Amino acid sequence: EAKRVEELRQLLNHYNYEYHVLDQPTVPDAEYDRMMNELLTLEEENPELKTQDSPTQRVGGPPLSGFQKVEHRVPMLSLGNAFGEDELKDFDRRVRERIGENFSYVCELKIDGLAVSLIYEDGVLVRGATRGDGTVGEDITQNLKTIPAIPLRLSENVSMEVRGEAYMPKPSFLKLNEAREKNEQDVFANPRNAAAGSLRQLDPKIAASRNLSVFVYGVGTVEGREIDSHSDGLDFLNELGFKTNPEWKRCETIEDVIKFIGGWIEKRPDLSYEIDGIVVKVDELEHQEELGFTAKSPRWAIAYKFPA
Ligand SMILES: COc1nc2nc(N)nc(N)c2nc1C
Repeated sequence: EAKRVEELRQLLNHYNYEYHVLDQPTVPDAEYDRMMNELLTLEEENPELKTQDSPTQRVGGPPLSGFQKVEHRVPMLSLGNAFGEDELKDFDRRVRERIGENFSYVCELKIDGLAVSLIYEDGVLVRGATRGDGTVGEDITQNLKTIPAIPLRLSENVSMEVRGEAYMPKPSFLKLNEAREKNEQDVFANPRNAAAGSLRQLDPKIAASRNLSVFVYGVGTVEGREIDSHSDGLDFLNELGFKTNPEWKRCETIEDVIKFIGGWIEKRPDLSYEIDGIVVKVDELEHQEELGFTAKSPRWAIAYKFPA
């Protein structure tokens, strides 16, 4: 059985990746469910074969009585905001004053969700936490494991921290509120609140029922791996099997950044998830290091916020 269990685990993790990360399933749901049931049965009969990264462990344990507080090894800072072109140009001038002209920006959609931190050891997800106040967050590992887009095991046995935004797709939000209205429950004001409310549930079965997803954007230091730009980091995250947001773009000038932002103000309603702005970052990590941080934000990044 051990061989069959390992084979099923690898297949199910791969099919889950195709469906929830690539959005390109290659097997019908019925086939996936049949294999999952086979693995569940084998694990029930041979408990010693059950492992932390088994797909059967996504909707894990019993409801918690509360969330443990956890300290972030590296603080999860916030981004400075810009509400108009002038502030973007000020940001650009400040950057160029410090590091000159020879750098690139990378622009990303700013997902309107909940910032999360994921810690992997030897390729296995060992802890998931909320941002909290940036220094201390809450351990919501059980709930984050229910999000299919979050890999339980990576394609390489790396140890690192990954950061991203957990969110509820617009269609899931509309369906959830319809159901809540039918049950005469309060509806959620927006997908962000719905995602936050879902991840704050003590019973992981409720979180599992909320169709949440995630886009990861940040990777901490990884020993043995040379990452010299933010865009390199995004490619690395993709290689490992994470779901990153594909709409990022490298821009050589702040004028290109402003054009990119203008385009997304138009296209924003067409997205299947909410965004509340565009994040602009200096791409090269050596320049990020030269620019450093203020007390609460990186000097090398800014969030252009859309009007609410
Ligand atoms: C470098 O720090 C950050 N980077 C980010 N990147 C994206 N795409 N979205 C965010 N919300 C975000 N937030 C922070 C604090």
